Amino acid sequence: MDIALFATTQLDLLRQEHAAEVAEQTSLITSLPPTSLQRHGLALLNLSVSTQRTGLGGRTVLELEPDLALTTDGKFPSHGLRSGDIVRIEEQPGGAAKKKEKAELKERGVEGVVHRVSESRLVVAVSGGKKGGDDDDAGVEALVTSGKRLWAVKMANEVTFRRMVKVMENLKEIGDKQTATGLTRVLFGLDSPAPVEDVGEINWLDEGLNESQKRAVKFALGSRDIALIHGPPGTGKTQTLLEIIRQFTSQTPPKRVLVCGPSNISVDNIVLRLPPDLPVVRLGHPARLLPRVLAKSLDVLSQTSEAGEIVKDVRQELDSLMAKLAVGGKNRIRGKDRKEGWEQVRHLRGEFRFREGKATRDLVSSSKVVLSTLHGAGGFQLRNERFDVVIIDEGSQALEAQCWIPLLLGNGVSKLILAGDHLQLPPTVKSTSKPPKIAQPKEKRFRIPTSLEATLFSRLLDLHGKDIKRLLNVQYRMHQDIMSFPSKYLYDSELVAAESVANRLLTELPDVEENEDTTLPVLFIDTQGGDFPEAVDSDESKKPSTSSSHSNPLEAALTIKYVRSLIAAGVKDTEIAVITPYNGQLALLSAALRPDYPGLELGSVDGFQGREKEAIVVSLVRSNDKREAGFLKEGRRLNVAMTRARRHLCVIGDGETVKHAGGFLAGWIKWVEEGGEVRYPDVSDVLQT
Ligand SMILES: Nc1ncnc2c1ncn2[C@@H]1O[C@H](COP(=O)(O)OP(=O)(O)OP(=O)(O)O)[C@@H](O)[C@H]1O
Repeated sequence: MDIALFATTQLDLLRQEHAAEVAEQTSLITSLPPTSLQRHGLALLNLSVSTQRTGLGGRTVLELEPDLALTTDGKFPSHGLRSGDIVRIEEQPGGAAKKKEKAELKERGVEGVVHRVSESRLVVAVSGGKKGGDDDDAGVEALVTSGKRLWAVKMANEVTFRRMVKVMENLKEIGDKQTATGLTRVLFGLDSPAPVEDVGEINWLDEGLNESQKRAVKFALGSRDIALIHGPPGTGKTQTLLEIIRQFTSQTPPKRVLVCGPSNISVDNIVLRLPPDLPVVRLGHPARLLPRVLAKSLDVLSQTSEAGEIVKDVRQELDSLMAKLAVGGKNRIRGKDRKEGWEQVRHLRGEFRFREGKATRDLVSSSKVVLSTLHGAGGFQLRNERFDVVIIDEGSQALEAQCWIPLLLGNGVSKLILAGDHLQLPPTVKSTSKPPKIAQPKEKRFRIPTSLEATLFSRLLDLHGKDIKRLLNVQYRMHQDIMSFPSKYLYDSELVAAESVANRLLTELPDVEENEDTTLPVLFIDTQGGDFPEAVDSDESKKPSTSSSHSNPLEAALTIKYVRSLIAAGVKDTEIAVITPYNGQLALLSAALRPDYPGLELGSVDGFQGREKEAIVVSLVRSNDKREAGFLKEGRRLNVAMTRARRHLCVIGDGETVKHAGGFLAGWIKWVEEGGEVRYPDVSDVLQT
């Protein structure tokens, strides 16, 4: 495969994607008045700075509170800002502000990450001024002293994009100069994977691993360049990776491992499940980590460790100086003293960064296991670090460009272990531009991907074939009947349900009564016949990925009735999730069910990947004469929808229409009709309710 062409194509695609994301955000921010942005969850209005101090990583931390002149109870109105969001704090524009005025205000604001939100405080760690610290200081100073009302606006995440672009530019250079070596050559098919070493007997640290997991661990330990771990739903990919990490660290000498995932939660899940006494360092902004992993985060370790002590005194000095400078009114420091004060802040901050930088570098370089998100691996902390192995979890949910961020560290890592399932949904892509036209080689396996949905995991399978992967075949989630069709259709009938889950039913849960639903693992409620027709929203312009253009009110009524009956039978609302591929339907269902059942989860299929519940109710929505099934045709989406339930899966939809989606769904319906439970509802049942 032509590496330079691959990288250029990725750059093209990444720029299109970024443009689509920015356009979506900008169009909202420039077209809507501030109050609507707040309603859309994109902004928080009427803020004033209550304090500023030095926080983790030497960042200026701003605490904002509701503008006391505009609130009666001192609380924020409902809003959509969450910890970890990137925001810009700036002077709040008036409702009728023109584009130009808004742009000027933007220039004068500062960017940061939301560290904490409570009902009356928004805590933001300022970062990312274009020229670094000094820019931020000036920006913060201007905001604090302006006395104007401020607002916080949610931003698109630029850092991730910039890091992907940078790594693809590096890869392009490698391609142009033909300097690819080792793993990179294998990843582009210039070399075949080297034969796998026999690792012999293993002293298992987790005795409970099943045979397929043990095979995958041995394969990962013995491979010299790439090992793919194929984990269908609930088969313990993460469990297997935990053993691999522990095996590497207990070798003599221990291997140095970098563990990554596409999202913070995917990485935190691993940190939480590693033995607590295993020394690891978790990189990443503390505001974005789960509170329970903070003790392992670099920011916290660099303060609590010995090295942290040396940093502490500078920090205290910095804080007390900033507090003095923040004083307003008649005691305000003015003129020359103020200028000197800020100069000293800059000096102290430089000192702080230097000392803290050394402390963190020492911590990272002495650590055998480092964990971060894929894009987090592009931060300065790992710039000069070398690792023996990169392990990526949820690899089929990651953009390929993201995976290259850890892979090109140092002079390139020599071994990759990639876990994922290419038969579930790929990463979400927003751009709808046509794929770039490039001259492709004849042989299919060497073709350059022309969509960001093509993941490294599936590309490597196409390139090198099945020998580079090991399948995990025992699943610990679903009743065997729920598993049966997905296994047959997608996984060559190789999946087996673990004994502990194979026959579990809802009736075995505490307080659930036995009835015709709770004793069934799989049920299809077939609305065929045209009595439950879909409704079409007049706004047809919406893109399919955010489609709210389809709903089905009568099917929604049926779904609501079914959920109520499960709850009446004793199933807790927290143990049920309702999922549907269409946002229009989601809105109908949420409006009816949320008020009564706050614990019930309602969501899109895409948002439910990686999750599970005791009972899942799926509303398929499409029912029309034209037999159009829209994006129910995407087998991977259906696979995700049908494999979330532990004990009970109820699918509601028009069998006649959705059969025309072909593929997975048509097969599933045929399968349930042949041997499962199908019910045919009467529309009068729901019209009366
Ligand atoms: N060998 C095993 N014995 C018993 N339980 C196991 C085993 N392996 C995994 N599990 C359990 O199966 C569940 C799924 O495991 P894990 O979270 O590792 O899977 P995954 O493949 O990463 O999940 P997902 O399909 O959601 O991505 C967990 O509750 C885990 O404890």
